[in-house]
Amino acid sequence: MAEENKAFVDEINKALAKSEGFTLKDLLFSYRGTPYPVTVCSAETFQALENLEARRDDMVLVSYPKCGVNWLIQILNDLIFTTIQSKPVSTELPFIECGDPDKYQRMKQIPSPRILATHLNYDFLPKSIFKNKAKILVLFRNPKDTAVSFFHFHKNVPSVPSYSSWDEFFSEFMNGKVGWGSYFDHAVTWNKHIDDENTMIVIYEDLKENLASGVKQIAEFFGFSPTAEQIQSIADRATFQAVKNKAQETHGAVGTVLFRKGVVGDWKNLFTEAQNQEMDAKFKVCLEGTKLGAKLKYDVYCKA
Ligand SMILES: Nc1ncnc2c1ncn2[C@@H]1O[C@H](COP(=O)(O)OS(=O)(=O)O)[C@@H](OP(=O)(O)O)[C@H]1O
Repeated sequence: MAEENKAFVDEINKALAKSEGFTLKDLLFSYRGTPYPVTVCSAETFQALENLEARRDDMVLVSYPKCGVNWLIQILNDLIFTTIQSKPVSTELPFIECGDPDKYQRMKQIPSPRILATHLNYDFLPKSIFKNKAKILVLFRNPKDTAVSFFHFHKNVPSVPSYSSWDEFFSEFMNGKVGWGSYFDHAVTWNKHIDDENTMIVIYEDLKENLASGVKQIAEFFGFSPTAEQIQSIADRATFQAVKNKAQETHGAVGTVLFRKGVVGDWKNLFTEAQNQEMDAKFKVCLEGTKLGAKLKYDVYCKA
């Protein structure tokens, strides 16, 4: 394993080890009204985050948990390496809100372009991201598969406490009582900013449908100019199978859990009819008729 990978994997393992022995009841704490896992987030870090000095060439990646951000990180790292030959050097946990409050000092040493990933909702992003006009790529995935992926993450990572059943998880997910809060609050807020300057939305299912086209759009958005051949190679290296094959090397033991199945429609294996109806109704209230709602193609990906 390369030296920088090893340090990064050590960081992930350290963060996961902190979950050891936690019950679900103690896992979440509330910060400004949103639940976060105490194992990777703290009030001190959130306060320090407000002073993060974003750079104009930072690449901000926003996603609700389990929408596929590790996939996008892989694509961006590859784009950076392929086009400007710069290797990722950061060994920090990729999510800006996770870790110790001193990480923002250390992050000053990371050369540009930095990838700043986050699961935070719009209102909680550090203000310098907007002030310094960093580009923000916002990733969404259909809510049913997102919920199923989230459930399996709890179930399959040994150190993270599991829910007693899918039904229990579903109910907490719908009530926004899971890490990083409600998918729907997140989506409703981001929908208001969908046309903001320096912001682009990318949809998991669209990437699955045509990865090379997604890589091209992402490259253009961040101002990279890969050749058609380079775009194809980046897409080939970012297929689910390709990233899963390298998961152990890139993410250590949790890699095989993180890159679990990578499909569209896995929700059909878990959702009951009543749960389908409940989520369909929630989608209708929150997102039907909105720009983000249209992009999510709910009727295509979330109806049986
Ligand atoms: N290359 C590729 N292709 C398709 N799908 C992929 C890919 N890489 C990651 N994934 C899937 O993304 C899900 C994990 O989401 P995140 O990376 O956002 O997880 S996390 O919130 O950071 O824990 C998780 O979804 P599920 O498989 O449904 O659980 C991953 O498998």
